[in-house]
Amino acid sequence: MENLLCKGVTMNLPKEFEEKMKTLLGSEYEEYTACYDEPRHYGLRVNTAKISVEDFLKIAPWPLEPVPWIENGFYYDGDHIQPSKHPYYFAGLYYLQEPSAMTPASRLPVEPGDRVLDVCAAPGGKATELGAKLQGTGVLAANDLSSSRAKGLLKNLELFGIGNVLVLSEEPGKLVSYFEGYFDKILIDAPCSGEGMFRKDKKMVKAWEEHGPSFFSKIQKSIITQAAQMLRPGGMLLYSTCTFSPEENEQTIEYLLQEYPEFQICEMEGYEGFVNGMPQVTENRNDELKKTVRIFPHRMKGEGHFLALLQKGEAHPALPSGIDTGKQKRLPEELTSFLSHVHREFLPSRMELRGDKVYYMPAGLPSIRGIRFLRTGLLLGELKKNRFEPSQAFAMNLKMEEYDQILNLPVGDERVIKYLKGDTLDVEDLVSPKEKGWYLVCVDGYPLGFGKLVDQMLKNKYLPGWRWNG
Ligand SMILES: C[S@@+](CC[C@H](N)C(=O)[O-])C[C@H]1O[C@@H](n2cnc3c(N)ncnc32)[C@H](O)[C@@H]1O
Repeated sequence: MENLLCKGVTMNLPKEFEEKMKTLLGSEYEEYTACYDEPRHYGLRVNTAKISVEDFLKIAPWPLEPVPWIENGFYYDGDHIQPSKHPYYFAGLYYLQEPSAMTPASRLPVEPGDRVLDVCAAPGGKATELGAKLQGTGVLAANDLSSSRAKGLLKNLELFGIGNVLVLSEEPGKLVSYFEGYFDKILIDAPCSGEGMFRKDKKMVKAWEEHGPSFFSKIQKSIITQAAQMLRPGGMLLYSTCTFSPEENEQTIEYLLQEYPEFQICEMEGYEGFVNGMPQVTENRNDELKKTVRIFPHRMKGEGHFLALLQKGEAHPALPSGIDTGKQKRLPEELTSFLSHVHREFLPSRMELRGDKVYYMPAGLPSIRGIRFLRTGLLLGELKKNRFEPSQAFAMNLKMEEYDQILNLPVGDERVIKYLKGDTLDVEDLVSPKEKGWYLVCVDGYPLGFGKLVDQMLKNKYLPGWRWNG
């Protein structure tokens, strides 16, 4: 073990890891180890499904510095500010993410209307961006084998207002029989040995000693070949890891190309700090591997990553997007009455009632009977004894302009935090005595959740599990 001083903390790096890094980096090795002395970088990514970057910068309460290779990414001073403790975070206006980790979703060219799969999605760092790029169209299937981690994924997608989702928790191998050739775009942010995160998180070194590159390489080969089968001809796949080991990176791509020769590696939008992938660390030394990208922390302000963008066969037009059966359903009166306040068209054929719950489904889904899932579609709310209670997810999915009973509070109003803490609000100054019903509470124009107005008091309907504590 070599001791490296990292922000005054001693870092113990495994000898085997160091030797491999020396081979990989050659004369740059010293520069790489020197960066362990530098502070980690904190990043924030704007949710462009809710707010443009330009508008966010007008209201951002702290100084932000652009992440130069990410359009909607910014650095913030994480040693002094806590953006997770701000009402805008609760409005889903941004996601906090290490800057290099913003790269994979930014380099997969998702278009509105696409069918997108994120195979290893929890807690949603990439899925939230893929969902934002879909702008409420198409479908995002976000999967993670770990059902406990998938719960956090669901929360983050709901907070981001992403409604056209499936949140699944399955072995990718099982998904193949349901989704063969179905997806236009697939992201695999693979489970990996995490070498690129050693600086950010010292626990990763210990985890590496338990499960190193050869353990993960087998899993990655299996996931990437299963994902390959779920991609339509002409579809695109982005594979990423946060590790340096060739077994988990170039060699995984080499394996995919052997198993599925119809795949080709694509150039992705570049950045001066990116380093070309390294054919020399593979058996066949395929020069095309130079199109893959390595991110090294001594070359740019972010942690270590690897990315490869691939296309299955030749570019090919997308399959027709989901077709609605047009089957008309009679919706419960209490639901239609609530929806009369919402200025958006809902197709009755996409409404699904399961028990008391009402969902709005993405169009044209295949049957997923037998797959473990946490959510399919947007949970609109629940039918309860002749009334409809809208959900937290529905509130987050709405734009303020789409609902006709609004309580829009400025961020400095103390009722914003009170609302987020679950308190009843006195809103006498904002509504007349005769007004009543479901109100959408917003901060500076961005929804936070619902409340029910009675006698100028707002009963709090913010989801208890999401409350602001502290
Ligand atoms: C690098 S993390 C994903 C991080 C996530 N993409 C993000 O940006 O927030 C890898 C994830 O893969 C999941 N995982 C591990 N083995 C898996 C498998 N065989 N299939 C699907 N997911 C798996 C883990 O539970 C973990 O959440």
